Amino acid sequence: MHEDGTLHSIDGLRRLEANAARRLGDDRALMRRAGLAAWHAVLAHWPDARRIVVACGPGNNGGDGHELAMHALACGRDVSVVGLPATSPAGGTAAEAVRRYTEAGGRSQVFDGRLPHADLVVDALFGIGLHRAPEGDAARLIEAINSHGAPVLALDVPSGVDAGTGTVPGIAVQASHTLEFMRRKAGLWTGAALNHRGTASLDTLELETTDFDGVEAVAMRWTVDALAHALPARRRDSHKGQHGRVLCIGGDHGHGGAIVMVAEAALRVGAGLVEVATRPAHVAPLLARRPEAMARGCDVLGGVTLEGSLAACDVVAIGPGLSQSEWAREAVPWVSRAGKPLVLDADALNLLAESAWPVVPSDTILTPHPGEAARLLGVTTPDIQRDRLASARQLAERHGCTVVLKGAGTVVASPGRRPVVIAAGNPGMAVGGMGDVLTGTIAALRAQGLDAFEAACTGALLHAAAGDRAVLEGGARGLLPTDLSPWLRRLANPDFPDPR
Ligand SMILES: NC(=O)C1=CN([C@@H]2O[C@H](COP(=O)(O)OP(=O)(O)OC[C@H]3O[C@@H](n4cnc5c(N)ncnc54)[C@H](OP(=O)(O)O)[C@@H]3O)[C@@H](O)[C@H]2O)[C@@H](O)CC1
Ligand SMILES: Nc1ncnc2c1ncn2[C@@H]1O[C@H](COP(=O)(O)OP(=O)(O)O)[C@@H](O)[C@H]1O
Ligand SMILES: [K+]
Repeated sequence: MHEDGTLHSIDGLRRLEANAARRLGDDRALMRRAGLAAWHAVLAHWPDARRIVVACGPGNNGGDGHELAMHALACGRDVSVVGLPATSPAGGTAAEAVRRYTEAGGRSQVFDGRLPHADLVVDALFGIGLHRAPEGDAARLIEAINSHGAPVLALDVPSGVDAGTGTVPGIAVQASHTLEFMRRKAGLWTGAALNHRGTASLDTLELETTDFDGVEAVAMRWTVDALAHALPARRRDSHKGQHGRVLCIGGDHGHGGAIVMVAEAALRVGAGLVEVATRPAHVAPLLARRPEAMARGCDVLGGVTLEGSLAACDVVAIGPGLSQSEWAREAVPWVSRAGKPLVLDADALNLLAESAWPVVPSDTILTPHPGEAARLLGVTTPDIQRDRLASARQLAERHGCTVVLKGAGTVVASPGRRPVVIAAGNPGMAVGGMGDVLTGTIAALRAQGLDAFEAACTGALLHAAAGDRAVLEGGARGLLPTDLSPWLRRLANPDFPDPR
């Protein structure tokens, strides 16, 4: 079976292991495949590595390391296996791998505070079996790997990372590349794990369909290729009304730019009409920058003006720069009554956290960053980050709607749908206003006919991918939210140039 875009929990992977071992009638077969796949990864990424250090732990991850060491040895490389002192000798399948390596003439040494010189370090300390923060010798060995200077290939998981949740409870290996086995691990694609994973690849170890009996993926991983299928088609004879009308509400005194960025992104992602309701003082600067937008200056966010705009629109994007003033609160009953699909961001979420909104309809999209998510769930930001997938799911259940939990490895969750993790985006995007661009992006897709979950997933991917493309032009530092505009447009048209 080939990669299928699924992300798995530790429990799921354990079940997969057990099913495959039963089918193969040999619980050593998978480890042998893993070791060989790891050796192929070395040949693919570092073909000239002559001296290879393999840091092996006491479990099956260490067994994979010994299998790899055996292949490297057989191919004439200078191999040193370094193990942890004071751990009980490997048992079961790992012991068999140690025996094979030793019988092939392999040497092992106990970590004495220093690692030998090498062109490549392989991290085979801990995989999915990590169950506490590394301490003592384990922590020192990880520190030595990180300060060694050679590139680091992590087998299955960078040691020290919790592959189920993405949390990093203590010190963890800083891998150049991680080779995952069997299936991708949910925790390696979101949150703090991204600091440790480096680039990543997968070897499925030739699993078969029957191995997946009773194994449910916990999420799907979306990469930029998904855009080709996710974006709505456009009829040749379409008119602007069919591409949806977005009403953007926000931009109180002192935050006028936020709602301008929402509007600009919505236009660049293809909304047919975009209207902005903001403070009167912000209308002229908005029109000077984006004459394509319609603008209403409102000293009161309600009444006939807003009612007319609400009646005409297909989607309301509310929150960026909204503040929590009386002006902002005024809008809530009007917007709630309108019965339009909503995208709630920033201060609209803060108002939701303090119960200023009535229950939100199920086709609403919430786009919290971890701080806003913490306020919504009444927990701390570290609580949210400890298990981002679970946090997004919990928020989606609590409010009965779609949630986009932003940040490195954005997670989209919705009741009854399998969550999606966005495998795109970069730290250049950590700058004020970047979330406003996401709000406009998602609102525009919703206006063009995608359902709430599809619009949220596609919008989050489009936004992150545009950020990745924009970064290539001049680096992460200094990237501005509006730098994404041309890339939003380019990536929103995967079939460009259109031969028609
Ligand atoms: N089974 C199979 O068929 C296949 C398995 N595969 C491979 O096996 C990996 C999973 O192997 P695994 O279950 O043996 O767990 P693993 O990650 O080696 O760690 C457990 C060991 O580490 C120890 N330990 C844990 N945390 C610690 C800490 N903080 N500090 C110190 N020690 C700590 C723990 O010791 P304990 O504390 O329990 O005494 C135990 O000894 C998987 O990721 C993949 O690489 C592949 O080959 C495919 C086929
Ligand atoms: N390190 C990162 N990696 C990937 N994406 C990031 C990173 N930091 C921020 N982002 C993205 O940038 C956007 C920031 O949004 P937000 O925090 O709401 O900013 P603001 O409120 O200033 O507009 C989100 O879409 C988030 O996913
Ligand atoms: K490892």
